[in-house]
Amino acid sequence: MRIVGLTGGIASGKSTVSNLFKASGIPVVDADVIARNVLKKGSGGWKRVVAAFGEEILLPSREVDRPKLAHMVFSSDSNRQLLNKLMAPYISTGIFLEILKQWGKGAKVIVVDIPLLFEAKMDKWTKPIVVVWVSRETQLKRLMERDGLSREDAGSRVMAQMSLDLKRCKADVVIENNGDLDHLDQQFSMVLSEIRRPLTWTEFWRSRQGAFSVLGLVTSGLFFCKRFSY
Ligand SMILES: CC(C)(COP(=O)(O)OP(=O)(O)OC[C@H]1O[C@@H](n2cnc3c(N)ncnc32)[C@H](O)[C@@H]1O)[C@@H](O)C(=O)NCCC(=O)NCCS
Ligand SMILES: Nc1ncnc2c1ncn2[C@@H]1O[C@H](COP(=O)(O)OP(=O)(O)OP(=O)(O)O)[C@@H](O)[C@H]1O
Repeated sequence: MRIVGLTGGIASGKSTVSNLFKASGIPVVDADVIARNVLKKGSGGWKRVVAAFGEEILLPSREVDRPKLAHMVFSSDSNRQLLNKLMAPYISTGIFLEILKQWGKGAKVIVVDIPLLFEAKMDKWTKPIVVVWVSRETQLKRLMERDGLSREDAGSRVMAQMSLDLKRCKADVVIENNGDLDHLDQQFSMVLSEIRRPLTWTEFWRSRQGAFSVLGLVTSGLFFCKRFSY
């Protein structure tokens, strides 16, 4: 199985690119969705986070007040590191289970959309790595527009992540998303043909079909050994 890593910065356009992959029939595992489930009321992750940050992060419904928690973690490095430490094991387990589910369905190529792929050192599990890059100005503008944030709040969210220029250097494929959606579509078509090239042998053995082929070969090998040993 080919596990493509999709990353970038906040509001650089990862979800927009993810949607293009989904529309092309490629399954996407979304770390933000998994992280949201980790904070669902009553879950193990929710309990740990509430124990660490206190009940003041809860709404009257006892769901996490996400804007409030966002303010606490994006304005303080130590709060953010604490939240990351508490949630990381749940998020990585969730990602692993989703990949396993796709493996079970026989998917040959999947995309994992992980905003903190490099920061969380998960890049070693994915190949190729696609980075969606935008200039700092475009990133701030789109983030302020999408989330209704002030320039200061948008800036602190951007600063909480590894710089997009550094991520770009670590990428196998870069999608430049400063232009309009047509420009994004054109680049996406090229990325799609790269992603859909035939699997390497290593990727094939990692797929469900590959694992069953190994199982078949081992079983028939054992059968013949047994038969001709008399
Ligand atoms: C702080 C929270 C509650 C804010 O929720 P909110 O709904 O405002 O944002 P959302 O979850 O949609 O995230 C938006 C983007 O913020 C960025 N971001 C989220 N968490 C972090 C973090 N810990 N460090 C840096 N950037 C982050 C990512 O680019 C993400 O795509 C939430 O982001 C969260 O639970 N973060 C910790 C979990 C995490 O690390 N998520 C990233 C998945 S790898
Ligand atoms: N090429 C583009 N032209 C215009 N707007 C765009 C383009 N690409 C993305 N956008 C817009 O920019 C905003 C951020 O994009 P998107 O939500 O895909 O980013 P993201 O990287 O997934 O963000 P996050 O890290 O917060 O999940 C959205 O409002 C989206 O509609």
